[in-house]
Amino acid sequence: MNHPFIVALDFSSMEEVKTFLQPFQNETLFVKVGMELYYQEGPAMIAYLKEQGHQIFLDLKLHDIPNTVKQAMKGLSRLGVDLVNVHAAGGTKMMEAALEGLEAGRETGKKRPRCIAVTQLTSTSEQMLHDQLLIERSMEETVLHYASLAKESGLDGVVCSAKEVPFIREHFGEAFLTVTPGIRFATDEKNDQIRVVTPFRAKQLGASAIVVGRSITKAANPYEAYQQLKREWNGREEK
Ligand SMILES: O=C(O)c1cc(=O)[nH]c(=O)n1[C@@H]1O[C@H](COP(=O)(O)O)[C@@H](O)[C@H]1O
Repeated sequence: MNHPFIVALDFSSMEEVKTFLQPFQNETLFVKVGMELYYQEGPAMIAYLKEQGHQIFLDLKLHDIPNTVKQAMKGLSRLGVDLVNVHAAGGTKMMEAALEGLEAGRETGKKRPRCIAVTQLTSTSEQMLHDQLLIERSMEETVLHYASLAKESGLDGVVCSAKEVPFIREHFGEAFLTVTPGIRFATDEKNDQIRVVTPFRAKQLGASAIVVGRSITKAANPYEAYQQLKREWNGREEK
């Protein structure tokens, strides 16, 4: 991806976002707006971030019947964001419907937003897969299978842990996006994440992009944490 660092703006108001972005005035960012922020501030938040020149991943993880997802995606496509996502667990018909909706709502003369599918959340462990979701296969096999459904449906890539990137690359090639959250610096708390990787290691494993929230947003100096992220991605792990 032309911009491999996606900053998760997990805030609940536009004011908090503006305060957070202040030190970044000279940087063009790729930001992620998720459920917390979008459900409070809606399309106005997207319009503001676009005005500031940032690229936007609208992470609402759609998962519903195909028609509902299609109609929802049609509306989201009109916002002119760069990237959206669905849960691969919704199946191929749902993912195809998502693409139809995005195509139907796209701005004239512009490409539709790219669409990726969440394989297994980075907060899910292999134990949870077996005990709670009753999936008997390994995490790797499960992620690969969900990625194959996404590929078959025509999606642009997947959300997975960087741990699973090498074998997704092996099967689906370089052009199929692997967007990887669950990123932590070596000294950070994992919090609720399970399949965690450092920015340095994510690059080594071949991730197309990393999604980073709390390691930046909760850092004592978010601007400096963002610079550290870039340094690690470019080859220097910091302990
Ligand atoms: O789709 C996502 O962005 C996503 C998928 C996933 O499997 N795991 C995951 O953490 N995310 C998102 O990535 C961000 C990670 O935030 P931090 O754990 O604070 O870095 C959050 O906004 C999550 O909603």
